Amino acid sequence: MPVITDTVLLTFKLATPVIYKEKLLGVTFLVAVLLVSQFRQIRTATSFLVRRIHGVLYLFSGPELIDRAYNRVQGKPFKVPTPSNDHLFITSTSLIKELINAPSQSLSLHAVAKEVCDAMINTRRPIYLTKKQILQPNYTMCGFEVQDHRGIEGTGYVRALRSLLTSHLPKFQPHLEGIVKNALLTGLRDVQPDAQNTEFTSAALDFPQAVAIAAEVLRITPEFMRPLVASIVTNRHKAATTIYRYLVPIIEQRLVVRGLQSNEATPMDCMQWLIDNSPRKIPWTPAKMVGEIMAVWFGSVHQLAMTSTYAIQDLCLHPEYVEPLKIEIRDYFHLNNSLRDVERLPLLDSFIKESVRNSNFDAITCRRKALVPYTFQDGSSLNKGDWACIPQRAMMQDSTRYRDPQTFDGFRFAHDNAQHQRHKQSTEISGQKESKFTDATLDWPIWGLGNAACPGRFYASLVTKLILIRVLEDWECKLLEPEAPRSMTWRSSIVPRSSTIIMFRKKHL
Ligand code: HEM
Repeated sequence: MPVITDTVLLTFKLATPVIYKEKLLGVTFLVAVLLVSQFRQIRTATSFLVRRIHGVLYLFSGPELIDRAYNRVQGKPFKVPTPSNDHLFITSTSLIKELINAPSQSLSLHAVAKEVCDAMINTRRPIYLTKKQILQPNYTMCGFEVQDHRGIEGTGYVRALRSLLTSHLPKFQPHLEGIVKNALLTGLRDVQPDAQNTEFTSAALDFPQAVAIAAEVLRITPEFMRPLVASIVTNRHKAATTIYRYLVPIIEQRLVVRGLQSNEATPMDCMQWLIDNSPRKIPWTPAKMVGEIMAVWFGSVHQLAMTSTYAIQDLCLHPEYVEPLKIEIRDYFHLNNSLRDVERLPLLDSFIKESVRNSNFDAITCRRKALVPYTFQDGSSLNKGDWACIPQRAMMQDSTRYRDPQTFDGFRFAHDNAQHQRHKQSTEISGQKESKFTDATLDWPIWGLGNAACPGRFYASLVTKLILIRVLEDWECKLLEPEAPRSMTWRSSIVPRSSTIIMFRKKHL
């Protein structure tokens, strides 16, 4: 019996690996079947994960990812994932034209602004609470930008800004020159020469910074914590509350005398233009008007500041341009008995343009959000919520568009213009016709394009030029560490580092 037992045992022992093997085969088979049946889900999950990882990478290396993709596809549209949506990049003339001519109910600039500003809505909540009578709960700080598709009521002011601000620039210029001079003299501590109100000025300066930081923090903050986080990040909305406190009574007072004053007595500033162009049928509240002002203020500060900063740094890095620029200013800007006209300074215009081309502060421009799924003529498609944009930095660094694009050539645009005037053929796309810093063209899309092109660009150009003129005339400047990195990236922005130190020494005139 033991033999039999032994045999059974032996057989069992011998069979065990076979049984295991069969079990293993069975399990493997089952897993395989499961995997195959779940393949689509796994593939979706994997691609979701990869997209998320790419999206997070975009936060830290957006411009590099865009540039790399641009170089890979050679002129074709391409997509870059971001944490919240996909960006479709287009570069061909026909697609760009389609982008800017698409109805705003399909592709909208203001929906892009709304996406950014939505985070800011949370920053306002405590202001609603403290100023309920003034600020309606449905009021949005971003004013005109916050509707997805900007209605007729919102466009009047931007139109007014475009025409009135631009036409008043010669009148404003002496005052702007005074502000720039004083700001430089006081090490940027006093930007208001007559120092009427330092509390308001510092709130106005703090506001764009506070909102930009809050908007980014809130994008990654869970919904329920947003009011608290917004309050912490904005120091209990200090800057915004101060601005409202000062501007609302001024607007209220101006509304009382609306239409009763003579032209001479009517103030000449952006607030007045806003009042004059606000709807009369369903009037805006003073708070809504202040929101509009703050939205324009917010939009006008960062890009202008970055443009001027990089231009001053470029003066330090390329001192060979200082002398020719100074000569041009002396000969054409200070001409006796003539208007101090920055339009007479083609070398300065070219230098600033090259500075923007070379150290572009934003890798993308002309953002439009798809409010509905959208398919371009070439078949490139956008899902609802995705953005279409132009990869301006990559295009400006493209050797098929610009000769020797990695080299800083401060007068490249002036030379091309001169060449154009001499009716010579240029090989550069940007040199085919005379160009200016304020152009809003397919070759120079930094201001956006079409009807939405930046209405503040003539003002921005004037201020940047006045800053450079003052620096060139009164100051010697150099970078403390010329080799150190000058910028850092966040999403598509290429922001000047606050650690970069420029040393200014006043010239003895
Ligand atoms: C260097 C400085 C500036 C740059 C590069 C710049 C660039 C832009 C761009 C790219 C757009 C979007 C246009 C589009 O996508 O088609 C825009 C819109 C706008 N910009 Fe500027 N901007 C600058 C300064 C200013 C200033 C100083 C102001 C105000 C005085 C201003 C007011 C606006 C407004 C109100 C809009 C919205 C236009 C609309 O709603 O139709 N910008 N800007």
